[in-house]
Amino acid sequence: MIKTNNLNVSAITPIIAPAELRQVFPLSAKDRDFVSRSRGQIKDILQRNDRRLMVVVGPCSIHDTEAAKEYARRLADLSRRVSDQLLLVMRVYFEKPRTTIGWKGLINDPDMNHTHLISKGLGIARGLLGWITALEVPVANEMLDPITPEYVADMISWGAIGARTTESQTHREMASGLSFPVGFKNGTDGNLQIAMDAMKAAQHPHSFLGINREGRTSIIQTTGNPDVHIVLRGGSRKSNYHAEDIRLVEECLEKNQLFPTIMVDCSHGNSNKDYQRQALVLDDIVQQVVDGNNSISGVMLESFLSAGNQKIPTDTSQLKYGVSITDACIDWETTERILLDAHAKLKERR
Ligand SMILES: O=C[C@H](O)[C@H](O)COP(=O)(O)O
Ligand SMILES: C=C(OP(=O)(O)O)C(=O)O
Repeated sequence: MIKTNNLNVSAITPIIAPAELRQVFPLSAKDRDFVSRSRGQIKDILQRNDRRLMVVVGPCSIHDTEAAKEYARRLADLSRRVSDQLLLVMRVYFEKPRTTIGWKGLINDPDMNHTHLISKGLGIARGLLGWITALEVPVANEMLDPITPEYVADMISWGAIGARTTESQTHREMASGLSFPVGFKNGTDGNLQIAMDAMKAAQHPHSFLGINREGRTSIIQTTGNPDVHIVLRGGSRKSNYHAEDIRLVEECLEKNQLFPTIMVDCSHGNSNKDYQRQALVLDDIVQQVVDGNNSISGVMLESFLSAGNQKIPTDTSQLKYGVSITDACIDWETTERILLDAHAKLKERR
């Protein structure tokens, strides 16, 4: 018999439902309260009712929960020292969008060996999110797969839609229903308009296909997400964080009738993919804020325990502890120093 479907599919494996995973890793009333308060603080910063800068900081991707916990503990300590000027939110990214192919993150392949044990990945991710939340560190996540929010979104305080997916209708629809603020990156080529269009689309209600808590295919009807904003990440040819770029983006937001609130990603196109340049970008941004800019509400840094990055070895026991396996990161000592420096400069503001 001639087959006409699933010709390029080798297996379909049903997995645990979101409701079941939530039973295994519940979110306590105290932790729900913390997530809700963190989201409220982020909204206040984005709406410029709170003059602090939000700092989304942490590894490019999570691959080792012990290193992630150590990072979270250090961030919790630093957070207490800078909280009058900076709201630190940890990058806890489990899903990586790839330019072509590569490891797609802890949820997709937790053992980093092409076995793709996605149920295990979801469990590790939810367990770690719960642990970091209990430590009272707010969490930021890239929202890449439209199925995963049902499994983890109750623990997230801020979400990113990446440069490769800002133009995607699926991601705009997903953002319209998320319960927390969402930042849309400009395109990898520097295109701003796709982020403007994305914000307008995500503020609107949508009806689309997704899954419910029981994992059943469902029509998801959203009311629209009012807390969306742009994230400037630079482009393949040019950065977009200098004062003249920020003015241009402010004008563009006004023309598109969008609220003037901007996050700057110090990494990616803005650092020309040289992780050490993130310090210079942060310094420039802080100076703009000190000089009176009021639209810059957040920054993003790719930072881990140790500097640089490493390839995933065939024998994963050979991985260096605390070093990124995706984009290169600044180390903890640099992170602490530049954030304390930013804190000191912002304190001097009138
Ligand atoms: O932030 C991470 C990377 O820049 C992004 O996932 C793309 O990575 P790639 O170009 O190595 O695939
Ligand atoms: C993939 C990322 O960034 P971008 O979408 O800007 O490339 C990221 O922040 O991990």
